[in-house]
Amino acid sequence: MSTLLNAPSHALPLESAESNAVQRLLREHQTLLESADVGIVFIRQRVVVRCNRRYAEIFGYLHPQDMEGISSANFHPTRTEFRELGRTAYPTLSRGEVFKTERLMRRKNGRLFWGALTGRLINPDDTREGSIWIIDDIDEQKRSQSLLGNALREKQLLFDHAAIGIAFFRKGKITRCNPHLEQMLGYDPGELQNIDPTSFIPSTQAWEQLQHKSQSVLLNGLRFEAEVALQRKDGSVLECEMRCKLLDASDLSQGSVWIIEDITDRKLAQQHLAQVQNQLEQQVRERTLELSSTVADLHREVQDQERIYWLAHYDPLTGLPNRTLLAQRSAGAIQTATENSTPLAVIFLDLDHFKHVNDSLGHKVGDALLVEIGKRLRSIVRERDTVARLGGDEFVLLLPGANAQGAARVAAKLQEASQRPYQIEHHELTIAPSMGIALHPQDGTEFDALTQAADVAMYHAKLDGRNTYRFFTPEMRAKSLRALQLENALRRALERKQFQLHYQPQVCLRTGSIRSAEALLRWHHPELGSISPAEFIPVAEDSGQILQIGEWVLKTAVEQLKQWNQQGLGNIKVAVNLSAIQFHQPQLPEMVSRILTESGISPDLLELELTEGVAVQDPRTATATMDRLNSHGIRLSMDDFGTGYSSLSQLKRFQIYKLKIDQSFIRDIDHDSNDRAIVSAIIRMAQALGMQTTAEGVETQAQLEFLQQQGCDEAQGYHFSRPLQAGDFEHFFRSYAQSH
Ligand SMILES: Nc1nc2c(ncn2[C@@H]2O[C@@H]3COP(=O)(O)O[C@H]4[C@@H](O)[C@H](n5cnc6c(=O)[nH]c(N)nc65)O[C@@H]4COP(=O)(O)O[C@H]3[C@H]2O)c(=O)[nH]1
Repeated sequence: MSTLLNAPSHALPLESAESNAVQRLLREHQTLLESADVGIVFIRQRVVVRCNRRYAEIFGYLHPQDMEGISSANFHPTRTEFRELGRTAYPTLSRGEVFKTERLMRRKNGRLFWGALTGRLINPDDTREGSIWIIDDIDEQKRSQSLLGNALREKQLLFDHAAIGIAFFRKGKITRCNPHLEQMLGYDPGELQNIDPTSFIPSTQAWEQLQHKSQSVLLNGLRFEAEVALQRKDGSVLECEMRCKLLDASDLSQGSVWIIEDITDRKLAQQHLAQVQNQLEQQVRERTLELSSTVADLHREVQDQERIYWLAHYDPLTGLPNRTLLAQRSAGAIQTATENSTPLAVIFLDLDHFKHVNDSLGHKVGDALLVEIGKRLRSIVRERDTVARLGGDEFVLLLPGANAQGAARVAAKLQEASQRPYQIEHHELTIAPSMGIALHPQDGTEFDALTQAADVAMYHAKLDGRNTYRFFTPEMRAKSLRALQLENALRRALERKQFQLHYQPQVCLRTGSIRSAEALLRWHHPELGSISPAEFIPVAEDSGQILQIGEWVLKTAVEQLKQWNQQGLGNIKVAVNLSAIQFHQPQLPEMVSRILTESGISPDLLELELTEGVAVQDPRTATATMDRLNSHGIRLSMDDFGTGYSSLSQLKRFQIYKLKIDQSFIRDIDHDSNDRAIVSAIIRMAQALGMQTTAEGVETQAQLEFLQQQGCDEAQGYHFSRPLQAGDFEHFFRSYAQSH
């Protein structure tokens, strides 16, 4: 090689066969050098004498010749390093040995690269002859090595410091594992090496199951994952998540890698979380239940409050506002009326004889009637008006904006509407209202004052014959006080024996004899004096005291009848006035019959006088009561006939034997042809129906004569006698009998 590098091929002499052989050898060597894949250089005195193509290429020269004469120091990073190489290499080279090194070299362009150097002195005994160096560019290899080294270091770092257990298995044993796995399972470093997995898998059965499950997955080249319980060296158990993969799916013998994570804490946290979640869900369920029951409670409470409010402000039967709500609305309406100087009226409405309905048909019918009346009242007034029920059969209408005229119109409408009968069950009922009207501000400026005024006016409407309305006047207040006084005084009148019966003779116009006497109640109060029945009877009726009083009248009259019978006062009969309230009392026929039986008086000596209104109100029930009274042999007459509205057809059905022509027709007979015509018609009608007639209030001879002419059967009045005390009547009867 030294020859070759020392003598270029083109300069060799070609003289002999020997020289030919040498030249061939040289060419072979030249070819060898040129085709060598490493760089070769001959250096003498630290200067390049000759190099091959690869050497030039490595250092970045185009031709090997370009390098000839260049100091070899140029091929090293620094002079220092160059010298240092010389110092290092010399001991080896001088011994005739090959020196090998790997070091950084410098290319022509200054770039450094790793080169593998192999050098040898041509003559170890004489360094001046130079040296031969072979250089290989291992820069790429060095870089790969460095990368590989880095990667291995990184992997090792990961392996050593991973917070997860990593183990390599081969042939059923751990071949390698990281410190974390050792710590996790409580083993000392290296202790797990070559250990059997059954040492940390709690049972052989669990290990077999794990193997069985993992096998097919692993053999398919897939990753096997499972949660397994592992046993630490001290026997405690860990919950682990295990991931496993074969290093080479096609070669089981390569073994597998296991990545094991201690998930005990995670599991506990999960369990805790699940527990908390369950508790939370339970709490949510309970809270939802609580809430829904609270909502239900609230709903109930709201309903209760609404109900309480409703009960406090509305009449439960009719659903109309009650006194409280009426008072509230009145206060508002009064304020508006005052501020705007607009009118306001209050109507107090009381149903005439409503008590009869309750007494005779029962409360159920009475209640149903009140409901219907409430509806009808409501339908008549305007939306902004209030119809309130105060209780019983009392209603109050608050009419904002209504003056006297308007209130009168409303009252008239109510009256008109009351003529339409109410159908309650199988009863056809007609009930009339008595109404009192009070106006703001003249009759009162507050709710109480206004309703009281309307109440007083209503009372007067009742006194004035019912089924009508009256406006309040200041004089009325005094009168109503009297009504209260009377009501109070009446309560004690019976027990204090303040009542008396007077008897007014009824004279037969055909014979001129006294046939009977009408018993008329008299009340003398020590302070109030004598009070007219026309005044106190309505009070007694309204307060319900009429029943007791009526029974006393009946008993007293029958007792008197008995005495007169015993005293031989002819076949005198007694007529007793019956209040509508008494008439509607279901026990009336039995009560009368009992009184008669107890006294031993024949029923045909007693006559009961009914008012026309009694029959008109509820003809069907009236007929039934009359029939029952008749079946007891008691005779009935119709008082004040002509003032009511009884029709001919009704009269026909009633078991009435006598009509008493009201004194209002008799009074003006002398000069009122209409009254004459009416009286005459009544007499004829009665005759046609087979009834007798008695004319009331006959005061003059002329009246008497007219009645006689018309064929009236009986007459009664001051013309014959005023009502008399029993003793006086006896006296009158005897003297009248003697003179006629
Ligand atoms: N101007 C005038 N009046 C005459 C004449 N003749 C009789 N009278 C009066 O006319 C009334 C007739 O009785 P009535 O129409 O049943 O009217 C009675 C009757 O409806 C009622 N009443 C009287 N007593 C009773 C009773 O015991 N029970 C009931 N429920 N009502 C009675 O009181 C009303 C008034 O009774 P009284 O004041 O006694 O008044 C009586 C009587 O005194 C006359 O010629 N001229």
